Amino acid sequence: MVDNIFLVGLMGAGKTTIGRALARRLNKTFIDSDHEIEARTGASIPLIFEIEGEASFRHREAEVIRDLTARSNIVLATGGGAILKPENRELLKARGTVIYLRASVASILARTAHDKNRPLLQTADPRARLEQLTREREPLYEEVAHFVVETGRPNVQLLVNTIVAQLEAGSANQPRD
Ligand SMILES: Nc1ncnc2c1ncn2[C@@H]1O[C@H](COP(=O)(O)OP(=O)(O)O)[C@@H](O)[C@H]1O
Ligand SMILES: O=C(O)C1=C[C@@H](OP(=O)(O)O)[C@@H](O)[C@H](O)C1
Ligand SMILES: [Mg+2]
Repeated sequence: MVDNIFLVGLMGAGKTTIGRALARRLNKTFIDSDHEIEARTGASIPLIFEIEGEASFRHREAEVIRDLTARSNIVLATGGGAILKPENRELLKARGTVIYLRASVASILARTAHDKNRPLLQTADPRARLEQLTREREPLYEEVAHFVVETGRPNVQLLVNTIVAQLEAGSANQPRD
């Protein structure tokens, strides 16, 4: 069985929710990169965006990704934009199994409608923003991912079962040394 598992995908795809349940199932430590940034700075994600701007947040995020990917036996829920920096993509690919959690714009909108914690969606037209983010990021999620799981289904435990089955199938295909 693989060691580290890294979850990538758009805001609202379920990285944090599924990551926590997956870690419990696999007896791994769950870490969320946004929570780690908040713990290190003592500030919330919206406040960091407001005071320092997105570029500074991305810098903090890259530091956290570098540190956390060096750990072992973790399930890491990354922030949706963690794949934007090439150095993050290299670390994620090299240091664990990367799973792209994919959800439709419609289901993401429904899940995040009343949520004020995602600064990039606090716009007049969140649907247009999500469509733009999908166009920009989809190729990057696909580039880093070892496999893709659709998270449209609402049952988190079923999604965890699907992921565990994929991980087992993947490790069965690894050449033995
Ligand atoms: N499979 C799912 N079906 C329905 N709602 C979900 C699912 N996974 C997560 N959610 C809900 O969607 C919202 C965003 O989920 P979250 O895990 O924070 O996503 P991410 O970390 O990818 O941004 C939360 O309110 C969560 O309860
Ligand atoms: O997509 C993004 O650029 C972001 C996603 C958020 O994390 P989630 O994907 O967990 O919502 C958080 O890192 C920040 O608001 C920026
Ligand atoms: Mg999250």
